Amino acid sequence: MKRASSTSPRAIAVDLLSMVLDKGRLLDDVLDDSRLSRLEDRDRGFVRMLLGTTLRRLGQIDTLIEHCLDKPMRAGAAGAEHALRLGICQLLFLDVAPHAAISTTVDLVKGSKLAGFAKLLNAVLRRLDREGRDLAAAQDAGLLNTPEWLWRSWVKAYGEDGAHAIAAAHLIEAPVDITVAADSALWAERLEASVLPTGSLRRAAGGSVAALPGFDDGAWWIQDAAAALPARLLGDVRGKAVADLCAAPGGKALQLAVAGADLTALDRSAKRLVRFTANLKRLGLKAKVVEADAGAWTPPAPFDAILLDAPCSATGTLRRHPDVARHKNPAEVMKLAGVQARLLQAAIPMLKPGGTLVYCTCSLEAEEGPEQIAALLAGGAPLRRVPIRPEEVGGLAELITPEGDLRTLPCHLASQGGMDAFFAARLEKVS
Ligand SMILES: C[S@@+](CC[C@H](N)C(=O)[O-])C[C@H]1O[C@@H](n2cnc3c(N)ncnc32)[C@H](O)[C@@H]1O
Repeated sequence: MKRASSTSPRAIAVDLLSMVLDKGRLLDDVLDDSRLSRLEDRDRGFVRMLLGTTLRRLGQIDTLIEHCLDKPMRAGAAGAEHALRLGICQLLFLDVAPHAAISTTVDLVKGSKLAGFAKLLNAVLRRLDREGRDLAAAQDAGLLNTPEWLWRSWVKAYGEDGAHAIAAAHLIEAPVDITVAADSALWAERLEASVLPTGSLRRAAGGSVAALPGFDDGAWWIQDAAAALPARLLGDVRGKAVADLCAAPGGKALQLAVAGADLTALDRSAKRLVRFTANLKRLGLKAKVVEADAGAWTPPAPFDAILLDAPCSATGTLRRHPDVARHKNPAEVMKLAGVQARLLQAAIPMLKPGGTLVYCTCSLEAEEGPEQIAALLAGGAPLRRVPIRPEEVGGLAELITPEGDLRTLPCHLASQGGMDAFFAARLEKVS
């Protein structure tokens, strides 16, 4: 009887999917697994693609499994269920030949303690090979792949059509976006990238980023096109005292340092600051790096400008981190909203009168964006909103809300590959 080796790419994928779904581990973390580093590049790429696509399509896949089974797979069958999910993903959503998708999935359980599921997996996969493509085409993919609480929150904030457009954008793997320290036209050519209206460079996903020209010299860094916008909203920071209160791993802080700010980069996480300091060094830039809780820190002197890229649910990054949808819940969003409110209040006395505060989160949730600013202003904070203008965001007026805040969505710039969801508001201290 044929049995898949436990070090085969698909067997590793079953194990990693279990770590994400059963143990709540982050996809990015499990992709650091040492077994992956021992695989050929092609196999490693396959495992990444397989896990990412399975997580993106999990709702559709599980609905298809339900459709084929009279009753759910029994408890203790998680390994077999994960193998089946990955098999269906290969069969219906990846370019894997049906016979290969089916036989390699069945081989994963044969000869193991899950061998009793081999027949069932074979039957489900063969049936879906016949019916699955039509069934999948008739599914409401966006709705099924989005946890119910998130769907409700998006319909409330963006309407039914908006929620569908957002969820549809989540099905597509995000491209690689790059921020350059200088000379985007030159680097666009060298990196074979296009230049977006907002100024970021964009390459198709895939391949090793570290192997590209200019990476070691710090000529550019990876940063989603939407993530590159908030720091720019502080305007000309050359020579100004600027604080980035939640700086690590540092994409936005690097932008501020490159723009000539006298930068204080603060973060609570020593581990994440190590990465930031390494990035600063790679780019040959300088900043005062402070490890502290921004909610309890007193600066030596107030700042001209502050960026508060607050910790958030990160639901705006589902294109890159499809597992986030499975890990978060409404209680966590509420808890994070409390942290954001505390950090916003703490930032006010750190700012000089007339100074600028940009608050941002990579979240789609209203509680972490517009509601946060509405509550702050309604509560009498000595701040006034300074509306963002289209010309500050590459002329893309659709990125700006009626209130004058930035609200990017995964379905914005859709024809060019979308962008992460970010909210940002710009506020000026009035006294
Ligand atoms: C959204 S990330 C920041 C990303 C970063 N600005 C960038 O562009 O790469 C949020 C950061 O806030 C930090 N953080 C969370 N709570 C904090 C606090 N109370 N004080 C300071 N930093 C905090 C986290 O460690 C995390 O690095």
